[in-house]
Amino acid sequence: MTDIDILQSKDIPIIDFSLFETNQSLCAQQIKLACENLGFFYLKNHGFDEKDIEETKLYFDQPQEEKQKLKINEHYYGYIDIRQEVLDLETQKIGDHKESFNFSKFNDNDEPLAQDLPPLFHERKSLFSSFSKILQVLAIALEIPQSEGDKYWFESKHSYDLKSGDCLRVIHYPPTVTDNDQKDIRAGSHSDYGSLTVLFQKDIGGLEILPQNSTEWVPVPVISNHVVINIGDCLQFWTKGLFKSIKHRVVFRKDTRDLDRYSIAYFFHAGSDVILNSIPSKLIPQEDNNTKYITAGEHLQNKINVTYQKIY
Ligand SMILES: O=C(O)CCC(=O)C(=O)O
Ligand SMILES: [Fe+2]
Repeated sequence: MTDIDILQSKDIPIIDFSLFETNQSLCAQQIKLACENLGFFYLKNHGFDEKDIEETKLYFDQPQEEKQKLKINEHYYGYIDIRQEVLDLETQKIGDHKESFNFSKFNDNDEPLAQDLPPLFHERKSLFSSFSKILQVLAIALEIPQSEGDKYWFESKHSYDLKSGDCLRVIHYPPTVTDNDQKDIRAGSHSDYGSLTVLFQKDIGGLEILPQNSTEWVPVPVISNHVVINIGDCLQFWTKGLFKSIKHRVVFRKDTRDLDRYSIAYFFHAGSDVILNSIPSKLIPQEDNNTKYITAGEHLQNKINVTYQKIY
């Protein structure tokens, strides 16, 4: 079965990212199809370094007082405690059974950070500059005209000189503490509100997705050396719904509910001012029947307000 066959099946597609070097247009074609169908796919041969997951265990093992020293700030960077975040406000009675730490954007040139970092992460350098390839491949897939930035269109919206909500999040899901795991959840059902998410999972599964027009949750098993990519709401807006931003959650699975789970997510979030004022002409939404179109920027801001109102 070729990769394209896989894309057409119900399974979550696996795309070989070494194609970016050898055949960019085929790579773009495969990624476009995956974004249109499910909005979730795996990348293999991605070149990202996954060793950081081990390091995050050391961070979460620290005493609570240590972690609380840098609790989440007004820019949403810092430590978020267990139960402090509620991803599914409609159905969750208690917050997510997870703790996490949000990093602001950083790079190899020691750019100033919008936050203080815990000592354990001081030596941390960006391993994520290669993410820009993913943004390039999306612009190629959408054929953004040369006059508007061509393959650099998305990347330029996330550049260092622009205000942006890009965020690296390390997450720890402790073992369950309740007998009835139906009521408790590691991460409630939600769609991501940024442009695109790169997710590293390791060893312990539990991530599930709800494909569009479906009522059945589909597991996203951990495949070693594969990262999971998913489209966020912003890209769904930018592409007028062509790319899908779908609901996902992390559940307590029977076989792993007594184990710790660690994951790392990199969320691309262009700043809302950038999103409001810049949609490539090819993607400008058509206003039909006087329906008011909510811009991606407005949507993003609303969703951030709702998610974080519990914290402040
Ligand atoms: O930890 C995971 O596998 C998923 C996390 C997630 O969906 C999120 O933080 O938005
Ligand atoms: Fe998510």
